[in-house]
Formats: sequence, structure tokens, C-alpha cells
Amino acid sequence: MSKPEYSILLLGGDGIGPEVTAEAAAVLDELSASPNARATFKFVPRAFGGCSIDENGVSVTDETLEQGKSCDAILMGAVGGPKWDGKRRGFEGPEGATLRLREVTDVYANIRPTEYFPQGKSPLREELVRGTKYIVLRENCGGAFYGPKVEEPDYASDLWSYKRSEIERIARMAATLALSPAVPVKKVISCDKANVLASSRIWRRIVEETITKEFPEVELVHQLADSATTLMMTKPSMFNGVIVADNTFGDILSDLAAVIPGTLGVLPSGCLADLPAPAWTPGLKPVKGFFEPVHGSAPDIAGQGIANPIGAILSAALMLRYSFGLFEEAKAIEDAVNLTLESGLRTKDMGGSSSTKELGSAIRENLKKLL
Ligand SMILES: NC(=O)c1ccc[n+]([C@@H]2O[C@H](COP(=O)([O-])OP(=O)(O)OC[C@H]3O[C@@H](n4cnc5c(N)ncnc54)[C@H](O)[C@@H]3O)[C@@H](O)[C@H]2O)c1
Ligand SMILES: CC(C)[C@H](C(=O)O)[C@@H](O)C(=O)O
Ligand SMILES: [Mg+2]
Repeated sequence: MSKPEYSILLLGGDGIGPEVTAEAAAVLDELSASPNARATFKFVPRAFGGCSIDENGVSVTDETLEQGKSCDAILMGAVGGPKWDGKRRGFEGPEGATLRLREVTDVYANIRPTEYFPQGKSPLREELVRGTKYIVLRENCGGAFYGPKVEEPDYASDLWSYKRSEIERIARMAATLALSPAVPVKKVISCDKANVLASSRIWRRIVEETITKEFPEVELVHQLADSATTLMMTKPSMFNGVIVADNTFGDILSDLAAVIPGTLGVLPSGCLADLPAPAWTPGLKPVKGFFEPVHGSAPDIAGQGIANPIGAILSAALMLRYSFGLFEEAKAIEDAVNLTLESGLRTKDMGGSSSTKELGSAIRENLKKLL
């Protein structure tokens, strides 16, 4: 059987977005060019976010949304920046492009892994953080982000609601990931505010029902989201496994997880529309996924060529693993990143002086040796 050519909607976005996605796309090109390639990748680039407002008058065109639905996967940098702040917000602003594309592709499960590594720059004491490795799984298509909004000069509201089917599917995803080799412990830590919010009480009840009934081998614990933040900093390894949280809490907890490696610049993220693809077999049907680093457009360092490309490159690795079932290739990218860091190269956020391009090119050189 001939190898598949996967089409990737490539959305550089704003600020450092295009700088880091260029490096992630170059890594995928390197894989395509390898004689051992089991798949190749072709890119469909489009303006997205603030740059699309400038170019097209809207943060995402209908045509780009259609491309998002028809392509095999989406690779995005980040959107937004001071140029557009205050002019248009919510679904009309640059960030709205991300929200709308997530919604139309129904990528409900946002997988945001974090781990401690000695070459990082964690502000936490080594003996505290050593061995920490978990995934923050954020519900990505519901809750306060998507509820009806009222926005008036003197009053505003966001409806924060969840229904059974939305909670069941994210609970199944959490348990599935807890059973995967991506985490060291078969444990799900569900974070909510069931002491206060009705939407958290239904969350807790249905997470409990679904996981205990369908995944008895997975340990499930519930943790209030506010105290979870303290514990994530004081006892980080107790979260080894999968933290599952709704859209709002998951957004916040996944940025907090950047403290483990010490910089947002290395954290990848992938949003899936279904349970992960099984290991690659010829003819495998890809799982639709939207891959983007956790970080934003970092206007403070945009255009300087110093952004850390690792979060974007590792997001491409997540794409290979979870959308395409290309486990070995995903691991090769992760190994190439580790080898590069071990050689001492670092961008400024990790205490080094390498440029985005230098780091990206060193990662590709190491990858070539592993393919
Ligand atoms: N996925 C997205 O599109 C996305 C995600 C988050 C924020 N945003 C948007 O990005 C803009 C800026 O948001 P913010 O400042 O709150 O968060 P941010 O993640 O852009 O930046 C926070 C800090 O982390 C640093 N940082 C982030 N990524 C880095 C990288 N790859 N290398 C080195 N340092 C890095 C920045 O320099 C900054 O000091 C806002 O408009 C926000 O809405 C977009
Ligand atoms: C930019 C914004 C829409 C986005 C979110 O809140 O989902 C970002 O913060 C993220 O974490 O991906
Ligand atoms: Mg966020």
C-alpha cells in the first residue's frame, strides 16, 4: 500500500506564532523526506487571527473553517496581540478564530502534557519536582467559553453549563490517556468547584459514574480546582496521571503546569475530536486534531527570533502520536528535542542564547540521526 500524504492546515497566526510553526513544519518536512517515512505531510497555509483581520477583515474566513474540517490535522502557532486588543474581543477578535475553529471541528479534548526535565529551568526545588509527569486534559468545546453571552456597558455574563454527553466523552478520554504510556500512573485527578458551582456538581457526578463503571482499573480522585493550584506547586508528583478539568479551569491549570519545566515555551498541546488513533497501520483513518503550543503570541518577544520553538515542535509530535498513530516518529521527535537540550542549546526563556532557528535546526539534525 502506498504511504498516505496527510494534509495539514498550517496557521502561523500572530506574534511568535509564525516563527515557531515554521520550525514545527520543518520538522514534519524532515520526516516526509526520510527514506523510512511511513507518511508524508503537505501544508495548506492560511492567515488566522489578527493577521486575518488585517488581510480579510475577519479573524477566520469561512473558507479556512472549511479547510479545518476537510484537512487531516491543523497546526497552529498562536493568535492575538496589542494591535487588535480593545478593538474586537471574544468571537470577533483574533482569539475568536481559535475558538470557532475548535468548535466547528469539535476537538473537545485538549491534551496538554507537562513533565520535569533536568535541562529545564523549573523554579521548583529539584527534589520536589523530580519525576513529575502528567497531562492536563482540558474540556475544549463547552462551558463558559461557549455559553450564550451578554455584553452590555454595565452588565455582562457568560453561561457556564455542561450536559451529560460532553462530560462522558471527556471522562472517557481522561481514563484512556491514564491507561496509556504517556503518563506513569493509571490515575485521573478531576478538578472542579463542586462546593459552589452546579456545573461542577454534574461534572463530578458524571466523571465518577463514567470512570468507575467503564474503567475500574483507573484510580479516580476529585480535587477542588482552587486548592489544586497550591498542591500542583507544593506536591507536584501527586498529579502524575491525568488532570481532567472543564474549559475554564483546564485553561488555567494547563498554564500553571508550565512551572514544572519552567517555561511556557516548551509545552505542547493537541485537541482531539475522538479517542486517539491506534498505532499506525496502512490505511489508518486519522483522528481530527488541532495542534498548537500552550503559549500565546508573546508580543514582548515577537520578531526577535528568540522564541522557544519546542512547544510547537512537540505539538507536531503529539499530532503524529494522537492523530496519525505514528508513535515511533513522535518519540523520535521527542528524543531529538531531549538530545538537543542535553547538548546545551537553549533559547533565552531557558537561560540560553540560541535563536529560534538555531534550536530548530539542531533538533532536525538530531532527528535525522534517529530516523
Ligand atoms: N493559542 C493561542 O492562540 C493563544 C494562547 C494563549 C494566549 N494567546 C494570546 O497571546 C497574547 C499574549 O498572551 P500572554 O502574554 O498572556 O501569554 P503568552 O503565552 O503569549 O506569553 C506569556 C509569557 O511567556 C513568554 N513566552 C510564551 N511563549 C514563549 C516561547 N515560545 N518562547 C519564549 N517565551 C515565551 C512570553 O514572552 C511572555 O513573557 C494574547 O493576545 C492572548 O490572547 C493566544
Ligand atoms: C487564546 C485563547 C482563546 C486560548 C484559550 O483560552 O483557549 C488560550 O488561552 C489557550 O489556552 O489556548
Ligand atoms: Mg490559555
